[in-house]
Amino acid sequence: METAGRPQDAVVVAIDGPSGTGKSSTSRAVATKLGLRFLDTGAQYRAMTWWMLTNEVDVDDAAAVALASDKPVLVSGTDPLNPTITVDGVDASGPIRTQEVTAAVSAVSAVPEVRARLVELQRTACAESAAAGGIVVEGRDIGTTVLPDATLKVYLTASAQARAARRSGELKGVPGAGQMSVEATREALVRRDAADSGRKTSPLAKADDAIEVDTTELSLEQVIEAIVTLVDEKLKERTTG
Ligand SMILES: Nc1ncnc2c1ncn2[C@@H]1O[C@H](COP(=O)(O)OP(=O)(O)O)[C@@H](O)[C@H]1O
Ligand SMILES: Nc1ccn([C@H]2C[C@H](O)[C@@H](COP(=O)(O)OP(=O)(O)O)O2)c(=O)n1
Repeated sequence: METAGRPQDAVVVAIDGPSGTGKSSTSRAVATKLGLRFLDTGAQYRAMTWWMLTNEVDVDDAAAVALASDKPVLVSGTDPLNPTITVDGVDASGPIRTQEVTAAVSAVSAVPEVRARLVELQRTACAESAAAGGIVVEGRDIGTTVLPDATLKVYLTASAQARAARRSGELKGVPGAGQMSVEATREALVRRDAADSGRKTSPLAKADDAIEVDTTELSLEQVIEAIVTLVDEKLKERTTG
């Protein structure tokens, strides 16, 4: 008989998709409902970017970014009720949401050395979550590259207009995030999606075995329910198959 806590019993949910499709909010809620850990990999790329900007590394100089990429000490807390991220021991959860970081993050995350370092941290977090039952990991390349053997892979989409309206509503409450119109937010999102989809190393992409969920017309609750149902189905397949 299998014992809970063994790596082969752990539930690993990979949630990918472009900006503003609901990855973070959905993943946190799904992890909370299922009693799993939660990892926001975008926050790690943002934290790396914040460190580069703070330490005056030219983010458009890929060689300089690569050279510095092993310097910051990044630690992600994986409690879905209180996700945290620190850089060199300093809470980075506020500064990583500024427009300055958002504008620079695609360049930093395209550097292969940055990705290699963060993918290693992400796989370690996944392995460590096995004792707690598993993890929901969200990002751009989780299903394709980071965790290709995930129990369930979901690829979230939504229209650019819906994503921009959501994102600009959300940023209204964030100090230092800056104010942008929905139209300017939409343009910035589309630009970032193109950069993230077009880079050479593990671009934003749907894994062949991911289930696509279009969230344009769905409420957050509906998306959460849909994913919890998909996890249940996968677990049933596991016990019957
Ligand atoms: N299905 C949905 N309907 C309406 N608003 C949503 C939905 N999903 C997410 N949101 C809201 O949109 C904003 C962006 O969601 P977030 O989870 O940060 O997206 P992502 O992680 O994909 O960038 C948040 O304010 C969130 O509450
Ligand atoms: N697995 C990941 C996660 C994020 N990234 C990069 C690409 C994204 O534009 C940035 C920021 O990701 P984040 O999920 O915080 O972005 P949004 O919530 O959509 O604004 O990080 C990545 O390259 N790979």
